[in-house]
Amino acid sequence: VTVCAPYPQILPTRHCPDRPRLPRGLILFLFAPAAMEAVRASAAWVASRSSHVKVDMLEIEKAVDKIQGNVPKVEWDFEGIHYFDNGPLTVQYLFVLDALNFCFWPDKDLTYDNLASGLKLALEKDKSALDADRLKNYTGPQLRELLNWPRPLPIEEERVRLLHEVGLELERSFGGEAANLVKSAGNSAASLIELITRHFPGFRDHSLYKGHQVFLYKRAQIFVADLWGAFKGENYGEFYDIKSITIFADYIVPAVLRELGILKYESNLCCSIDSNSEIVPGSEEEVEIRACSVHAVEKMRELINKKFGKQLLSIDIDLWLWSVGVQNMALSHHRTLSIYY
Ligand SMILES: Nc1nc2c(c(CN[C@H]3C=C[C@H](O)[C@@H]3O)cn2[C@@H]2O[C@H](COP(=O)(O)O)[C@@H](O)[C@H]2O)c(=O)[nH]1
Repeated sequence: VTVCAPYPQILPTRHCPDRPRLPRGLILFLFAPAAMEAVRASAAWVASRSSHVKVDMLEIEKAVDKIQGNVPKVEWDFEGIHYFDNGPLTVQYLFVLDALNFCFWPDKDLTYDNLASGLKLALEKDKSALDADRLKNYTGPQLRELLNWPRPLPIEEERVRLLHEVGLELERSFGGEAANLVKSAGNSAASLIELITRHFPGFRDHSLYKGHQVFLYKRAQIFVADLWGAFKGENYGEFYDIKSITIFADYIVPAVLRELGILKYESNLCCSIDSNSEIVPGSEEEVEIRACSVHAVEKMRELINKKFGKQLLSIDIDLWLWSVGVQNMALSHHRTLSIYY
């Protein structure tokens, strides 16, 4: 395993002159798996204390038996909407895409597809549109224009702020290129998550639940999955520990799990969701919906792998469930104003 870290400031370590200093890359290599363990462990912690949402293990077994362990294979970019040129510009594109990959529902006509294809078209017109020095300076109206969207985007000021954060930090620590950020992780998905959440506060998707810190890291994880999917596990998409990634706790996958009967909501929560009422960010309900989704799919994956001798990844299950969800317009999902998903 290479533990090289060509870019400085990966971990702020205090230098103590009479103690040998570990190379930063090695520190990252040693501690990075903790980030992904934290997601699994905190999701399980919430699921074991959850009162508004329950994971129904019996329904998981039924679902697994029904498909006989064969999760339908969904190709990354099955929609044909993403930019791809097999090089560093694709990495820049995916990083910006996932920096903005949240909360589309407040505008009933806006979807993830608009963002992915809008950024793609912008890049095809102007290859420098996502350069770090440009990202640092976009205004709300310019971002709308870039995406060819006719009106203000949901939580637009936050989207602009996050773009600035990405531009500034890419420039400060990674020579302006997301490709250097990825190279610094030494082909480890867990190290990349660790790096992203250390350097870019907007990606620190976490909350407090009953006094306990819960980590879900949805957009950081989806960026890793997008690299892996787009580059087909090679080049910038090669990660020896891709199996450490969990699902991406968004607002579509929980709705599909509920429809399958795998997630059960208590009646007040059912009413709020079915009447499109907003769920408060950081509320027990919100954290439980997201954490129980992660935990339920972990259980599903474990069961499939054990019962059918497979090596299935959570990412495979995620893309299947998500693609089912976005094609089912009638599905009601929880609505939380959030920059994380
Ligand atoms: N769990 C999970 N959530 C995902 C994605 C993706 C897109 N992944 C790309 C990767 C390969 C494919 O080809 C996809 O194009 C977006 N989302 C989330 O959905 C929500 C948007 O929904 P709507 O408002 O209806 O567009 C929003 O929270 C968004 O963050 C995923 O894969 N998994």
